[in-house]
Parts: sequence; C-alpha cells; structure tokens
Amino acid sequence: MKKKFIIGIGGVTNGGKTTLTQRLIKMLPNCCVVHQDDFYKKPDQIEVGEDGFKQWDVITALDMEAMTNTIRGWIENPVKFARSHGVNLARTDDVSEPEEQTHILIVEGFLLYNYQPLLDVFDKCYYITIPYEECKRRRSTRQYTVPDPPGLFDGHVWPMYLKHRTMMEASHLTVDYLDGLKTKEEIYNQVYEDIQSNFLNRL
Ligand SMILES: Nc1ncnc2c1ncn2[C@@H]1O[C@H](COP(=O)(O)OP(=O)(O)O)[C@@H](O)[C@H]1O
Ligand SMILES: NC(=O)c1ccc[n+]([C@@H]2O[C@H](COP(=O)(O)O)[C@@H](O)[C@H]2O)c1
Repeated sequence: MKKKFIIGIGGVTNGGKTTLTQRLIKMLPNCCVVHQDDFYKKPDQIEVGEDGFKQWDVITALDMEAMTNTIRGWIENPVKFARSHGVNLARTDDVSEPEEQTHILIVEGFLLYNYQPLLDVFDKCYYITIPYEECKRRRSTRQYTVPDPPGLFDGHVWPMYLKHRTMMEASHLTVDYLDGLKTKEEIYNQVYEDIQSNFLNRL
C-alpha cells in the first residue's frame, strides 16, 4: 500500500494558500511542506516586460529546478527530509517505525500546476479561487519583500493569473477547486476531512 502522498495547494495570490497550509501541517501526522515562494529568483534576475513591470508572476521568475529537486529529496527519503526540516515524526512506541508510517508532503504555491515536470507528482491538487475585487483588496494590504509598484495588480498579477489558470485547465489535470471566500475554518475542515478520507482512513 502506498504510504507517501503529495498534496498540492495552488491557486490565486492571496487566496488563502499559506493560511490553509499552516493549519494542515499542524494537524496532519508526519507532514512536511514546500513553499513555492521560497524558490523566487533574486530581484535583479527578474525580467522586465514591455509593460515596464518586473515579471514576478511567471514561471521563469522561480527556480523550478531547485524546487523539483527539493520535492524529489522528500520522495527519496521523507524521514530524513522531516528530520532535517525539524518536523516531528509520530511516536514510534505504539505504532510502526518512521520508515513504515504514512508521510505527507504539502506543496503550496500560486503557479504549482504550470510546470510540466511536476504535474505527475501530485496525488491531489487543490486550487483556491477568489474573485477579482476580493483579491485586489487582500493584495493591497500585503507586504512582500519587494513592494508592488502602482498598477502591478491590474497590469500584471491578475492577467497572469487568468492566463495560467486557463493553461492549467487545458492540461486535463484533475483539480479540486476551493472557494476562498468561505471562512478559514470551513476551508480547513473541508480539506482536512477530504485528506483524512482519501489518504489516512484507507490505510
Ligand atoms: N478564508 C479566508 N477568509 C478571509 N481572509 C482570508 C482567508 N484566508 C486567508 N485570508 C487572508 O488573506 C490574506 C492572504 O492569505 P494567505 O494565506 O497569505 O494567502 P496566499 O498564501 O494564497 O497568498 C491574509 O491576510 C489572510 O489572513
Ligand atoms: N516572495 C517574493 O519575493 C515576491 C516578490 C515580489 C512579488 N511577489 C508576489 O508573490 C505572489 C505569489 O505569492 P502569493 O501566492 O503568496 O501571493 C505573486 O503574485 C508575486 O507578484 C513575491
């Protein structure tokens, strides 16, 4: 029986991916996380488009090879990965050895399903959506390491989101959509129960 599961939490910027991920990793056993944002290239390596904006919301702004290698490291040895990332493993006195237990990796990011080499690693693909107005409102209060210049949301962020979502939908990947307008609690409960019934109760 398979005992390693990779769960993607993708979706629009400010949809609530990180919020959901933080709650899940607290509650799921033997659960590690990879954040796509950690693989951003340095600001001076980000291309400037014809529109004058730095192109932050495209796949080439991220070191996807490094991210793929990190995920492959977890696949090869989730116990070693967990230990080296300070993740507590389930106690071994009343269950099996760590190597025999179920391990979960959550991969979180806004462009998860637009990089071909990673598409087949996911056992489950969630995708959080929120409408334009709510996204723009949440984004306006968000502090990134590099602040958004005026006009970036309408000129780059939102159009790139629509473009990448259309590309994902054309890829025939099976995606479970999550309504990011629901409360944090509702979204968490929905996903937690889904993971429990799909991956944990079946073992
Ligand atoms: N379900 C929700 N309802 C209302 N606000 C939310 C919800 N989930 C997240 N937020 C808020 O939206 C902002 C972005 O959340 P975050 O989890 O960082 O999104 P992402 O990782 O998708 O960019 C934060 O201020 C967070 O508190
Ligand atoms: N983490 C960074 O270094 C950085 C810098 C500039 C913009 N961003 C923004 O981060 C967004 C993606 O992250 P979220 O899905 O967490 O919002 C993109 O829309 C991008 O414009 C991130």
